[in-house]
Amino acid sequence: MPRRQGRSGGGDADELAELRERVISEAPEAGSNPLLTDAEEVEADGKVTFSRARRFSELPLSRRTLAGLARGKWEKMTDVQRATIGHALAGRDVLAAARTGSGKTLAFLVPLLELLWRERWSALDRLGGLVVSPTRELALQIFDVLRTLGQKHDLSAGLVIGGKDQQEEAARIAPMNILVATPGRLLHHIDQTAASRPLDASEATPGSLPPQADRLLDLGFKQTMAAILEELPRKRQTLLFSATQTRRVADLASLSLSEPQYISVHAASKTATPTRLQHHHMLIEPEQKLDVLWGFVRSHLQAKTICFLSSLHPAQVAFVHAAFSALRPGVSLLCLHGRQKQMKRLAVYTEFCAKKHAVLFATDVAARGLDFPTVQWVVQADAPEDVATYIHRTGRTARHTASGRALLLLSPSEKAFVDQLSAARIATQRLRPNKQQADAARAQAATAVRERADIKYTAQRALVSYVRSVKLQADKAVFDASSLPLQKLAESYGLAAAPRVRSLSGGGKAKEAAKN
Ligand SMILES: Nc1ncnc2c1ncn2[C@@H]1O[C@H](COP(=O)(O)OP(=O)(O)OP(=O)(O)O)[C@@H](O)[C@H]1O
Repeated sequence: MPRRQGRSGGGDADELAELRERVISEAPEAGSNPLLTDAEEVEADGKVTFSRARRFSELPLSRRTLAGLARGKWEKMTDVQRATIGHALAGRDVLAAARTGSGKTLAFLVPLLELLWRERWSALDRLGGLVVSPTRELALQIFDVLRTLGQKHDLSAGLVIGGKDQQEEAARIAPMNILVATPGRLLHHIDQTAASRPLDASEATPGSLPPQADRLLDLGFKQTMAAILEELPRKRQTLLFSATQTRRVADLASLSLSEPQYISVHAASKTATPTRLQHHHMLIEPEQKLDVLWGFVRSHLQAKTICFLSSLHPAQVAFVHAAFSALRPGVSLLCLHGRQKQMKRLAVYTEFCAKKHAVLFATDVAARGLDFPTVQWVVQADAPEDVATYIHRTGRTARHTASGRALLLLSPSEKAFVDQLSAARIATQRLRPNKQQADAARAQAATAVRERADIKYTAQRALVSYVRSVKLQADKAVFDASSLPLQKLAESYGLAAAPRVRSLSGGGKAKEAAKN
């Protein structure tokens, strides 16, 4: 988006008048779900509404936004876009749940730009729209989509994601019309930089749009979100999107929305996840896990894979990455976790996006919202904490119209998790480890550790962090750390003896995981 240009000139006046007229006269009925509206019924009724629209070009959108959509090659709307954009254009608050990869980003960015355009917001005005994202990488990705979509608008936009000099950041964002921010950093600015006043509650803030709502309330963000919402003007429009419907989303909705339109795009569908996503699981003993994982990596050299490991501490990710790299698998291995410096995290994110074949070992910092192109496999080597996290992790594949596969490694005692998935409309097929692969992979990781003193220390920390993460799983009926075969596990990590695992006091999990 060009920075600092004047207000839209008189040439836009006719377009503005027409758009304002159409937005009022063609808005879908409040409370209606445009996906369920029969086009013929609407015509017989004599009322033309956006409910009929299948393409962006059929909506009352500015030429500038349409040009941005054409630039991004976005023509036909996805279901969540059809279901929500009409309501949002009509100025209503929206609470929407739709599967991963279904196009939620455009569903909130298009109405945001349109709202500012119809309000004749320009670079001379101050903050008009706010997008809150749980992670820096997702903020960056949203910012990129905003840049493409908004390139013809005379609005300025900035990222508030931390990792840079705060004063410099405050000065940079002060004149911005739209901010894409992570909650912690945003609140920091609100609290600390009164002079730059990035959020000025005395001015109207028409759009306020926190996506990925469930994650925002995880990991200790709840208080931060509440504090941010306090600072926003009461008169505002808020759109809340998530891929899962949880109690936490309902909490955030009640904090932030006013008379929202409830849209659940895939509630009636047989599957809670994208239809082209195939789910698999394997039941294996914990001490076999590294071998099975190594076997998987070696037999999928032509694939792009994300492998999720324990998120409590990055040690597990760092260890598997180091041990497998030492074994030279014949495919690029990358790792992503919250303890990396921001520049490093962004570099890994960009590198993985660009690769055709690679394996990314990651904690849950990569689980939500990130749109890595063409990921074929999501492997969950360490179990997710709940079904919602499972949905977000596997949602990194099979995005939009692509297909993808997911593999979950569980120990036999954790089998009940499969029943929880099935109760949540996720059917997973059991796979058995391939014997040939397993024989070839046997004890390879352990050998790497024994041969490399530097990896041994990481292996010890990884094992401790893995055991602690199982201990801290909230669902005690499924996850039982006391049944873990510590000595056998240690041997599979290349260690002679099991390291001592301190018993844990509760409560620190959310804080620790938030960093990782
Ligand atoms: N109308 C469209 N036409 C073509 N491609 C689209 C359209 N809408 C979205 N996409 C593409 O689909 C992919 C997924 O979109 P997006 O990242 O917005 O999904 P999401 O619903 O936010 O996913 P998650 O729940 O994982 O955050 C992106 O690559 C995006 O460019």
